[in-house]
Amino acid sequence: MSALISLENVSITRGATSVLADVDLSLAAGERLAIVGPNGAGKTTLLRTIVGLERPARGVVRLFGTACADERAFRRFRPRIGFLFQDSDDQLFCPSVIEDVSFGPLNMGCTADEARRRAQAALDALAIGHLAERISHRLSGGEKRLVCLAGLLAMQPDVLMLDEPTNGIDAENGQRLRAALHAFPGAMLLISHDDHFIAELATRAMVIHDRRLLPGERHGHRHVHEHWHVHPVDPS
Ligand SMILES: Nc1ncnc2c1ncn2[C@@H]1O[C@H](COP(=O)(O)OP(=O)(O)OP(=O)(O)O)[C@@H](O)[C@H]1O
Repeated sequence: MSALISLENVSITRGATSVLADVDLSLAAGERLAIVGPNGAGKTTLLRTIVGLERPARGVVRLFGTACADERAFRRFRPRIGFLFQDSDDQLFCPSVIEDVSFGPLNMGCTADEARRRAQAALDALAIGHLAERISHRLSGGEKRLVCLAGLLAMQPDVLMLDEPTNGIDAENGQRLRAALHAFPGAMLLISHDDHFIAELATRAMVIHDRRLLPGERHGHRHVHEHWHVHPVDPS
């Protein structure tokens, strides 16, 4: 079966600086591929290049079998790729949560009723249905993260690209986020510095090292594990 997303010999430069060189990547249906690497390695740049927010100096970006070189070509496929930005404030722009989450389905041609139904279902799936009428920019950081993800799930994309999805998410909401991602039937590209999250969710990993994207090896260690929590002190 052909790849949903592929990069063929892609190099990305900013001015005179090379950010990524000779990148080959292929994402098949059902795969959950983690991209890891240190701060500034080029992980976000890679995802931005896949959806055409940055253009490679060399190489081919292929989405759903079609080589994409201009805005018109990328725009055709963006609704099929849900991209969770690293900064939620770059993603939320409507006054209320329900409007933000309905925006994608509306934009894809759903009726207002259908878009709202999908939006509420996506919020409920993440157990944040109660936030529907809240003002988006007054949410907490973790709430914003979940609302952004709900907006992507409401679009029912073929691929999710998630840039640090667990950032700012507490343990309980983290479990809901993981459950929602496990239930997502499509393919996924994940960027995360959270090793546990990657180990739990990813089916494959690649690592950016010295501007190159290399196959990664996932391995686990058994530890004797000491676990610390802070609990409220019982005042009685
Ligand atoms: N708009 C920009 N203009 C100039 N340089 C940029 C811009 N965006 C990113 N960079 C630089 O490009 C390089 C790759 O950045 P990128 O955000 O892709 O890294 P990253 O691997 O996602 O890092 P992190 O783990 O910190 O999020 C970095 O050196 C960064 O400083």
